[in-house]
Amino acid sequence: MLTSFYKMHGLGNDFVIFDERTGHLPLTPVRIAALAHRRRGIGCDQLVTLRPACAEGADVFVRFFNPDGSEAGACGNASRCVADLIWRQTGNRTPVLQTRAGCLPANIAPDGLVTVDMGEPQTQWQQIPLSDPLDTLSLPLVGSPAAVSMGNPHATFFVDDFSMLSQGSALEHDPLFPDRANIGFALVENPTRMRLKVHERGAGVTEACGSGACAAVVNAVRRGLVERICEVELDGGVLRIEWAANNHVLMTGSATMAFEGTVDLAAYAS
Ligand SMILES: N[C@@H](CCC[C@H](N)C(=O)O)C(=O)O
Repeated sequence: MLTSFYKMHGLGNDFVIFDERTGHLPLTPVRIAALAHRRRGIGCDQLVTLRPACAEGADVFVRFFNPDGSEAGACGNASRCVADLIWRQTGNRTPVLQTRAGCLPANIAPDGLVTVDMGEPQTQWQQIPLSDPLDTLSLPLVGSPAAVSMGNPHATFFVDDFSMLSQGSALEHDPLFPDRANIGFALVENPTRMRLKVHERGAGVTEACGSGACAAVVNAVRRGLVERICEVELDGGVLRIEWAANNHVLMTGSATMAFEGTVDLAAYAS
């Protein structure tokens, strides 16, 4: 039996989206990893599932899975894609996405750009989480990164070049991060613009990481490096991030439908 899916991307961070609103699909971690495989599966940075929302006011319950089969509490680029998809399906330009990190209101502007309210950053060591009660503004690692949770764990290194990118995997697995972490390398160009590369937990280096961009701006503001509205240039394109006065982080950027397809889930090991 064939199952439909959508293939979308946000600045080259690409997603396979399965709609489970009319019935659960047999998506085990092993099968998710097989489907996400770049050569043996459909291939994606994250696999996303949609279920009926159970929170009041929410339109859809969204879950995010990395290509290693692990689940993530948040994914900024996929959130924009799902908001765009809901708009295309229903005409609702202000869908609310229920996620494990809370309900995220979205807005699709007339020019097609999608803004998602990614919620409040969490800066306490237990919230990220870290292994020990440490100062999250300056962790005891070479390069002294800052840590924050945007619903998923992030550490941001402020760098002059991207030569540390190859250390991303080792840093993701550093014992300081009991749930592992997404590792960002931010090069601040001026108070309203930075370049960012992210080694994503469970996925490796991607063309863009939305929650990583939010984390980088939050950490840069905490360090006094940028203003609260900042453009983040990733390999796949630019996101506008605003850490608003109400403490919520607003992320704006594109969301693109690549294609729709069908797949025989039973052909992938579970
Ligand atoms: N691509 C994402 C983040 C996906 C989840 C991440 N790898 C994690 O494990 O937390 C984004 O755009 O935010």
